[in-house]
Amino acid sequence: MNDSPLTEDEIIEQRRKRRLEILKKHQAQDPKPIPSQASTTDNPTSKVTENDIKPNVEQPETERPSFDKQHYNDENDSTLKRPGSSEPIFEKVSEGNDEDEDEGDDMFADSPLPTHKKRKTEKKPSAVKRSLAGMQDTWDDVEGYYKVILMEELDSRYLVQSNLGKGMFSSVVNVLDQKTKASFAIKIIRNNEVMYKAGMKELSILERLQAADPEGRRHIIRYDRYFMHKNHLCMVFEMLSLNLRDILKKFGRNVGLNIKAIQVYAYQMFTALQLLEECNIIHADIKPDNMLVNEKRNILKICDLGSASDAAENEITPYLVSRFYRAPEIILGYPYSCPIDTWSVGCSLFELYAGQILFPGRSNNQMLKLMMECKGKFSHKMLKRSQFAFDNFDENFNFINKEIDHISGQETHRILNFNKPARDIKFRLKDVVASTNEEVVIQQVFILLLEQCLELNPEKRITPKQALKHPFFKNSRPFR
Ligand SMILES: Nc1ncnc2c1ncn2[C@@H]1O[C@H](COP(=O)(O)OP(=O)(O)OP(=O)(O)O)[C@@H](O)[C@H]1O
Repeated sequence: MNDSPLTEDEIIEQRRKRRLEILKKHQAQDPKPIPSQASTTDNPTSKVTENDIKPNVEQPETERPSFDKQHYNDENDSTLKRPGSSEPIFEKVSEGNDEDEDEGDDMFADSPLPTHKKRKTEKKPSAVKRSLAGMQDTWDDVEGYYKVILMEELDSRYLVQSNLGKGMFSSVVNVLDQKTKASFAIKIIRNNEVMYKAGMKELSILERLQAADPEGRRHIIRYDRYFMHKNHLCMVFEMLSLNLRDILKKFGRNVGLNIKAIQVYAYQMFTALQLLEECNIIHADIKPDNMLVNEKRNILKICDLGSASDAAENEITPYLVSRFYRAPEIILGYPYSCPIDTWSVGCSLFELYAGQILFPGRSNNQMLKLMMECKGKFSHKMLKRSQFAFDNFDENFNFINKEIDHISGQETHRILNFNKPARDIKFRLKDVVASTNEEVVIQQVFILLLEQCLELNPEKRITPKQALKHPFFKNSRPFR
């Protein structure tokens, strides 16, 4: 496994490629009807019209594995922890290695960035200053993020309480709805044409999913409504708590989460994936960062549908999905569909349990290498149907390993053979010690499930429906 850190240039290049893909996608798309973009909070709120809403789908099974309720009264939440936890390790891994986290090359910024994008201590303009300014550029920062003021009223209804996070497309705030007295999370999309289109696409996908799951039982984040505020598209979501990356930092110290917690979360992930598949929607950005849990941490919801698309629109592109969670068919240019999300869930589940990233490849080529070390070689049949196979394989389908020589700085090419998986899932989990006999058994079944999620051939990969019936979930506690 190559776990040396990426160089800054490599990170910037990876991010640039991925953003170009997003840009191309949204520039090419004709989004759903766009509300007036006048700079006012008084725009009437409307729902996205969606002609192709699917009919109701079957309800989820009522008995679901869950945590015991009593654990959630305890702030120290030992249910999620495994014995022997010590220091958090995720800060380091997620900082440099994931291309999503570099902020140095923002192609969506209105002007080149003089400094680092994330300003941890943004100076708040006073409410008086804001109301006197009356100019758009005082509402936004140089990158088109809305400069939020605490206690500011949005849409004559929501009072801003705190900042929740900042992503590529938006900043997210916690608000109090003065009408219902409920808390919501509002995603304020950056003031930029491409971002706006992406936001509208996200809304139409969310509405499609909600029409298929009116009771909101299938573990996709609930979206309430949208409105425009000073030229920013604002999307109102149910308020949740931490994402699974944060949960790992907090409870998974070095060794990942408890297998019982993995059972509960995994079941909920596959429930969400089943809904996506029934609606013919590919999420395309499943990773621990995009899974949020509630305060009690017993309910998980998949969020950030910003990269999602209809399975019929799946153009071949090698940079879809955050790299560590990217399925092999994407990298190879093999026809892909919903199984890419099952692959990403497999990678995420391993990470949650092991406390380390399964395939931390520094490039698509190195991702393929790590995948083959774990799963063996690709079939010639699959490679023959793959558009980009010869970027990484020679004419005899031997893998060409491409690495940067640390001394010369040049890319070196070397043929590598993978006759037998040298580092399969069982091997990778050998240091994760099960504390009870029961856990030993559950761990073995978990390994089987992971192996099936990580089938190199998407046609052989387990489906969400099959996964929900997997023995891994057999003896887990019913939902309560
Ligand atoms: N409903 C919510 N409840 C609580 N926190 C939320 C909610 N939605 C988003 N967040 C927080 O805000 C962060 C950014 O949200 P999100 O990933 O949807 O934004 P984005 O701009 O699409 O980001 P990305 O760059 O990952 O595409 C999340 O990581 C999460 O921590």
